Amino acid sequence: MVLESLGVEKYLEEHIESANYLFRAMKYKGPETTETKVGLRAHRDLNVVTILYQINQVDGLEVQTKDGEWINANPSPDSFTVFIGESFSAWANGRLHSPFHRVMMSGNKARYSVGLFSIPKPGCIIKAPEELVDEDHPLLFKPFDYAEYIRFYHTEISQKGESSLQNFCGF
Ligand SMILES: O=C(O)CCC(=O)C(=O)O
Ligand SMILES: [Fe+2]
Repeated sequence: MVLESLGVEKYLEEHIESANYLFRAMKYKGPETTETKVGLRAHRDLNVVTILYQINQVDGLEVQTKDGEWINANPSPDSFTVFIGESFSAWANGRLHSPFHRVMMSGNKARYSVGLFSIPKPGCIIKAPEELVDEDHPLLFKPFDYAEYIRFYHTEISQKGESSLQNFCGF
């Protein structure tokens, strides 16, 4: 659906074949204070797509809008939250937005969630297709190896400034 909306559905097979999947369950302990504490620090997902499901009714997921405002996701029990990761955003040459999000906790109940993360396979190079690059949309990132980006992300220098991906391979 997303590739179709970008007019590049011919890359669907390539996308499917280039992804591994990681399923993870997460628990965030209640801080046992009325004060709100960080459960998971603000970050952009580095992978391709993340699908989250909140198992219990303890909210806490927040998403940052492009204007910098934090809004509560508060997903209903019959919905999933989908995040575009930086890899997909870079592949789409910035046409898809990878938002900052975080988990903020208060009270004494634990929050449980599960996530399915699609991750580029080892050796996979992320490169925007030519259809998404033109005079009005110049290439934003040099083609990059996902595993190398992960290594860079965990260095101190990557965290300086607005975007680690920009620091790693931005023009
Ligand atoms: O547990 C959640 O709702 C968010 C998890 C998350 O953002 C992540 O694991 O990247
Ligand atoms: Fe995340």
